[in-house]
Amino acid sequence: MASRQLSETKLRRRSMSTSYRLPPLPWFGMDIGGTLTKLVYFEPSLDNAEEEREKVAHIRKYLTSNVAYGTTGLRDVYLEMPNVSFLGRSGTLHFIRFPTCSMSIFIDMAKDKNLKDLADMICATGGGAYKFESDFQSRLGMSLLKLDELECLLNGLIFLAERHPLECYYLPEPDPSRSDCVRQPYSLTRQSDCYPFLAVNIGSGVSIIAVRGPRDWNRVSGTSLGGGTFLGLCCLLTGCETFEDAIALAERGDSNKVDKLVMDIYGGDYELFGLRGDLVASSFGHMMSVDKRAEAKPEDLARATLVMLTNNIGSIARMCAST
Ligand SMILES: Nc1ncnc2c1ncn2[C@@H]1O[C@H](COP(=O)(O)OP(=O)(O)OP(=O)(O)O)[C@@H](O)[C@H]1O
Ligand SMILES: CC(C)(CO)[C@@H](O)C(=O)NCCC(=O)O
Repeated sequence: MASRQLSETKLRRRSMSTSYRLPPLPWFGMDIGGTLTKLVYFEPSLDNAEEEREKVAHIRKYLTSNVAYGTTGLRDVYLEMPNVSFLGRSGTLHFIRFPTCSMSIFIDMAKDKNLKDLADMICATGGGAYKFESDFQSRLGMSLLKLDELECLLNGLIFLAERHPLECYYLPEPDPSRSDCVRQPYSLTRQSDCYPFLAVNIGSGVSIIAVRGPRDWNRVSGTSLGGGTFLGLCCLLTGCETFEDAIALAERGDSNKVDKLVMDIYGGDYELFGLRGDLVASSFGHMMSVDKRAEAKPEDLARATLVMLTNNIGSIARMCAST
């Protein structure tokens, strides 16, 4: 932490010299993913705000005084991070998201708000930084400074672990019906033996990254069965339209109405190989029966979809960890 603060002071001093200049305000960046576009905006604290030009202050007011932008953009107020410092400036990080399929609407809005007057270039990561680069250039006259999504992910993880350690937590007991299923802070950086670890990034698809040291990592595996699969299958199976609806259904559902368990096959545990009776033997295995299909409610189907995908991601991650 001390060395981080020192390097910030150094950077601040360098920013005063002619050899290095802080990027002008406003500071924001985008992660344009396969499902969601996430936009992070740094709102300088009042003592830094006088550096803002009038037009920049206008954008700050627009972003921070609204929680909805157009028909599809939303600011997640609960994610807001106050007292964040970058390069000697302190302020608040705001998180805004919209579905990537609404990119054209976003570009129209950005044009309408004259975003081009504020910056010629936006830092962007995710596959969409490549896919939409020419649209930003031709329709907004802005270029994208493309940064690798996995590199950004790990830098972001280490940034949070170092500066905002409470963002990193674990569940000592994963069963939500138990009283000790509560978040415990996990200090990634103070844990001298935290390396190597696996970062399992669940987006539309899943990337699994082996991290051996602060700058020593590689993508070891991945699976196409990820968050996009959960949402896509829930829409198909239950008729829901949004992630929020899919999760709300899953919360109420019973996956045992849909999945075939070891006990449905063995009548109990499969003792020889230590498989408990309540383990899922076959995801959606009950759905081969007409009667079971008639019984299964949308919430059960949503729950079974969630359990299938999360179990599968967990199994793949475990296999990666043991190789
Ligand atoms: N409000 C939401 N709307 C849509 N999906 C959501 C929402 N909240 C969480 N999700 C889940 O998160 C997934 C998207 O996660 P994330 O934004 O990390 O991925 P992405 O960056 O779009 O995808 P990728 O990195 O694979 O290109 C969705 O597929 C869905 O399962
Ligand atoms: C393609 C990316 C990296 C885009 O973020 C992600 O969706 C992913 O890791 N998908 C899984 C691809 C695989 O099967 O390894």
